[in-house]
Amino acid sequence: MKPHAKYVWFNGKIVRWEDAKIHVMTHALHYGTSIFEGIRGYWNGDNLLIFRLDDHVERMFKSAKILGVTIPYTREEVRKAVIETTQANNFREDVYIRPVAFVSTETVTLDIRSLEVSLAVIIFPFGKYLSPKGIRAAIVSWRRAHNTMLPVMAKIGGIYVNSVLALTEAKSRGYDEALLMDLNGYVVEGSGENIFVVRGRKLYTPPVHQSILEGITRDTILRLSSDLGIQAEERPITREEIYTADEVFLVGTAAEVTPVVEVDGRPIGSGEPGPITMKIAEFYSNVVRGRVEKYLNWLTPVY
Ligand SMILES: CCC[C@H](NCc1c(COP(=O)(O)O)cnc(C)c1O)C(=O)O
Repeated sequence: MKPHAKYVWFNGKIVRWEDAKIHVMTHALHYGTSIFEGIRGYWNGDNLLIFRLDDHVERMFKSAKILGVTIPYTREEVRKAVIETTQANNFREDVYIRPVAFVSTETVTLDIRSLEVSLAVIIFPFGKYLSPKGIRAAIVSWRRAHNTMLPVMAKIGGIYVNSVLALTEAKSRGYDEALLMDLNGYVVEGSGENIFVVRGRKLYTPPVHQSILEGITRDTILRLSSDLGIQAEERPITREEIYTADEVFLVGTAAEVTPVVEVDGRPIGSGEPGPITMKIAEFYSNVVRGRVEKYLNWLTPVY
């Protein structure tokens, strides 16, 4: 497969893409015992701006704590690793950055207390993950894992089988994305995104305790909507509220702000991206490209 980039940061060294390899006995390969982040870097014509780097690093350490493993680097070292990987590859375009810490001991034991953890930082050019013109979503049969079964607030690799099954089902039914319900039938997330619903002039999004990933983009959107004078409430959302919403959109590092124009064959609102969604999407785009003074502290320039 063609390398996506020249260099990878791997356990403290910048190595060539083709040399960043692990053994088939690696624990995380068998049991999904990895934690990862998805971070975007935006090229604004002069510099590459990494969006909310510190928040992503912080969540990575929280995920490690929940899984019960220790990342053998400090937050500052992980932060620097992300920046160094980006500099080493010298990308001058939008990029996706994937730090992944994983239990690398070559063993089949399920007790990870004494096992070793490795860290890699991978980066590659990355444009739109979903169509900004709007997508069609299906509410799928796979439920979001309940947080009494798996710690879904942590970005643990193994948990993403839930998202893989959900998205693959949606795609096989001809849709672009999956919406997942929780055990009680509330719609809680996309396969890789948080969800927002517009009813009237108000925004609604599921609360953190409803088995969702506490998205950094979700947090950003709640702040930006407040700046725009749009009221937002965190509460459970029913399937019927999705169908009858004026607007629905998905948010995430990869998805950014993506309008959902149809769910289960039912047009959402006019069947076109809604005005509030587009206003928030435009504001978000300006923020991540360093055009909004108030949020420049969220951006880490690379060069
Ligand atoms: C395949 C996973 C991709 C990853 N998904 C991020 C993600 C989000 C949004 O979180 P944040 O706003 O912090 O990114 C919400 N919910 C899930 C299940 C996610 O995987 C991403 O980079 O967007």
